[in-house]
Amino acid sequence: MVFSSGNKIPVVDLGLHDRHEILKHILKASEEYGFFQVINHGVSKELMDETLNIFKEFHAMPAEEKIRESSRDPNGGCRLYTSREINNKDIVQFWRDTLRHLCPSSQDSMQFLPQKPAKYREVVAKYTQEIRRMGLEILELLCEGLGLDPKYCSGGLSESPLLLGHHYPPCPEPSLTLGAPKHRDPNLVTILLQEKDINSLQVFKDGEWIVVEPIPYAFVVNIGLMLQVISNGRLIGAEHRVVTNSEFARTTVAYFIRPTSKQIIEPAKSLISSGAGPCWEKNFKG
Ligand SMILES: O=C(O)CCC(=O)C(=O)O
Ligand SMILES: [Fe+2]
Repeated sequence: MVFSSGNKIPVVDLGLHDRHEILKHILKASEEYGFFQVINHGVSKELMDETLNIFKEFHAMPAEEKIRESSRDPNGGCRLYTSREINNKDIVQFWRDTLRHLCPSSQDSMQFLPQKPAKYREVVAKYTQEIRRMGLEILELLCEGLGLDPKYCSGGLSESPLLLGHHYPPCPEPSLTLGAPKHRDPNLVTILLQEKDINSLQVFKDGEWIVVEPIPYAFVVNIGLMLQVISNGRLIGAEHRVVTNSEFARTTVAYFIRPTSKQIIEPAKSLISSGAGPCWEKNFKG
């Protein structure tokens, strides 16, 4: 496998005064890489630290407690996954635990989230609210950049976000495992909070793996397949993977902007040029 010779994921400064400049940068990064990091995004360092820490604390709890705390929703809206037990000799072993749940939108849905660690609900409610604000702003810029109504994705298309708290323990045999296999995200946009100083996330571009080097207090943003379809192939739902290491545990928090299940995902009508037609088939068959 070829590794990057210095190619880097673009960094977008959301604090620039010129909104049009930000829009141009985000659009270019999404067309060329499908991945970028954002700085000056307005989410406080304290909240980012608190959020990462609460997920570290959750994953450090005994297994029985984690199972109990993630099993409150009878409809399976909150789940704990482990992939360490997959045992297929032909494929690489996965090395990750994930707590996955819908985002709290009301007191009603809050009751299904873990109650331990003690501040889990409070921190996650605050965090998801802040990330939603930033995520919708990024979506508005992208839609505007595509020539759509800036609010094109702001309703049902982004109404059912999901939160995934990943934990990748150190692995004694990193060459035999992956934290996450090569994949494209199945949603509109993902906003990832990742641990400082650990290079594990890689993006596949032009035949090589590019490492997403953590920038302290930046978020990693990537385009998912649904936005690739909506943009009629202009934005890239890039392939990425997570590698393991033998020394450090790594925790990340992924916020998936997703539609409600009733939404139909199709190219925006105004982006289907006469004659060319929708190109999603090509995108998915590629
Ligand atoms: O944990 C990471 O670095 C990436 C996670 C990811 O790719 C995902 O949740 O889809
Ligand atoms: Fe992903």
